[in-house]
Amino acid sequence: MNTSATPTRVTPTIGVGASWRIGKQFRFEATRQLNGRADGHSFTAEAVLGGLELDPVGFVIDFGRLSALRRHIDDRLDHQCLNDRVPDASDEGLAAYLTDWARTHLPDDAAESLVDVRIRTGRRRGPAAGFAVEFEAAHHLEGLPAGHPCARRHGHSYLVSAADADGCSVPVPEELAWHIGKVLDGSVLNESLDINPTTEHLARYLSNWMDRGPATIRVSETESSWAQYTRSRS
Ligand SMILES: Nc1nc2c(c(=O)[nH]1)N=C([C@H](O)[C@H](O)COP(=O)(O)OP(=O)(O)OP(=O)(O)O)CN2
Repeated sequence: MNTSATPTRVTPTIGVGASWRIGKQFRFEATRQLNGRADGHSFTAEAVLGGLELDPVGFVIDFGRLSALRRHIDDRLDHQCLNDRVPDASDEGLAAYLTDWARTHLPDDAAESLVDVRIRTGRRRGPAAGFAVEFEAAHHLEGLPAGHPCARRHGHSYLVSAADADGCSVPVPEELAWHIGKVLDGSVLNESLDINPTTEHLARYLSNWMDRGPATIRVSETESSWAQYTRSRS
C-alpha cells in the first residue's frame, strides 16, 4: 500500500452515463520569459481524452496513438526558450497551443476523443499519503495488431486511486484495498480476472466490485498514464 504527496483533483464525470477518461503525460524541460522575468521548469503536458464507450480491445484509444504529440513536444518545446517556440509561453498559452496542435495533427480517432491538453510545472505529484493503493502484476492484452508490445506478457507497478462525484480525491475503500492485495497483487491479470486487462477495464472492474463506492476509480499502469471510470449517476 502506498503513497506520497499532495491531494489531487481528478476530472469529474461527463454527462450522466458511465464514462472513461484517460491521460498521458509528456515531460519537457524548458525556460521562458514571463512578466519580464526568466524562469525555468520541468513541464508536464497531460493529454486527456474521454469517451462513453471503449473500442473492441478495451481502450478509449491506445496511448500509442498520441506518439505524434510526444514527438512534437520533444522537437518543438524540449530544452527550448518557449517564447521563441509558441505565441504565448504562459501555462494557459502552452495548453491552448498544444490542445490546438493535437486537435489538428493527431489521428482522427484521437483528435475526436481529446478533451484538452493541460500544463503544469514541477515534479510529478501523486495522491495524498494513504489515499492510493499499489499493486504489482503481469498481463498481456488480447486483440492488438501483430507486433504491438502490449500483446507480449509484461508487468506494471499499478496505482489505484479514487474520487468522489465532485472530482475530489478520497481514500480507496479498505475493502477494495484488501481485494486488490488479495486477488490482483502478484498475479497475472489475465488469469486472476475474467477481462482483457486494459487500464480502462481494470478501472471499471474495480469500480463494479463494490456495490457502493467512490464515483470514480483511476488506475495508472505507468507513471505517465492513467485511465479512470466514472459510474453513471443514478
Ligand atoms: N488506452 C490504453 N492504451 C494502452 C494501454 C491501456 O491500458 N489503455 N496499455 C498499454 C500497454 O499495457 C503498455 O504497457 C502501456 O503503454 P504506455 O503508456 O504507452 O507505456 P510506455 O511505458 O510504453 O510509455 P512511454 O511513455 O512511451 O514510455 C498500451 N496502450
